[in-house]
Amino acid sequence: MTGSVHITDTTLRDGSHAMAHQFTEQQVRDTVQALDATGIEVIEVTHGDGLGGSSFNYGFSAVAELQLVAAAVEETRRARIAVLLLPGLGTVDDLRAAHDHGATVARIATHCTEADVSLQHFEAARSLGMSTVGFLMLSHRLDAKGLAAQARIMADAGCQCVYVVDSAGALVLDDVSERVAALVDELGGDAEVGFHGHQNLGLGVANSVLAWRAGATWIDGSLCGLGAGAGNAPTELLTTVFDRLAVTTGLDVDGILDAAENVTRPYIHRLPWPDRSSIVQGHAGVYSSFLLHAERAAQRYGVPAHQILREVGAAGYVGGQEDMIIDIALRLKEKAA
Ligand SMILES: CC[C@H](O)CC(=O)C(=O)O
Ligand SMILES: [Mn+2]
Repeated sequence: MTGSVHITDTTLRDGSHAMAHQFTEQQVRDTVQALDATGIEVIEVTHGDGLGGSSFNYGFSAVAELQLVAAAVEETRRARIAVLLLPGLGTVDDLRAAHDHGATVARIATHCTEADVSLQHFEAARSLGMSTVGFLMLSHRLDAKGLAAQARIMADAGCQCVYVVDSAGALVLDDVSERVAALVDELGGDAEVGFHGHQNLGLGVANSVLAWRAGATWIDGSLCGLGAGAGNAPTELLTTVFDRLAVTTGLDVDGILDAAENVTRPYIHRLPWPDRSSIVQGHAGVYSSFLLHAERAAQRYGVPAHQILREVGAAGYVGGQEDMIIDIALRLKEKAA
């Protein structure tokens, strides 16, 4: 197998969920420095829920995200710094501020059926001269044809790379190939296709390889898999597996292994892992970032987190409905009593 693939590292954004948004400026600086030295092209730095995510509903950041973005920009020699924005949670003004602080890649994320809420954000990003990426979140909730139609909306709005985002880690092998192939077919040369995997069913890396085989040119990873739910496809594994497949990432394998083991691993208090709750997330199709919210509700109301997550899956909640996890916990508590 030959060819090449681009890797974006999201340790400092998706990993923010697993860190309960408590990244320090020093951790960001150390991580960016180590990643940049490996030759990585894009490093995402934002609150886990994107620009404007620091709030009562999603969890407050320890350090203001623009301060972290600016610190990341200062540490890079080659890599570009990306920010995530969920329309409605973050605004065009937030995007402008991130750009003013040196971010040059805008990743705009919507629920997979709602691409049309991203139009003005892509337009603003392009007029700022930023590279644009679209995130179709909870991609398992839409079939390949439907997802491709949503990708077309993003591409027509100025998105240069549309991602199939397996937010729940629920896509299983062919599910990924079919969706990525449909996007590649729909977009032709108008936009590239990317894949963002989670490890809830242990398939983040395998799914990423299948995404690449189906035509995805950008793959997300995070050091030590640091991310929501059972974490993301680990950047160090993606780099090593693609190297074994003779697919060029442009990354230094030893440098990435070093960054994971010696820079990121020491600051992780709780390593993301496919435990019962996150496996249920993959099985029931629940947004990975709901894990810590469910665990907090479980502790507060004395009901198991995996049961709460099962119910969240049955209710079909999407991102933004974090506060409704409490309703479910209360209902389960009442039922148990
Ligand atoms: C809340 C945004 C979300 O974490 C984006 C993402 O990484 C995903 O949907 O997997
Ligand atoms: Mn994610």
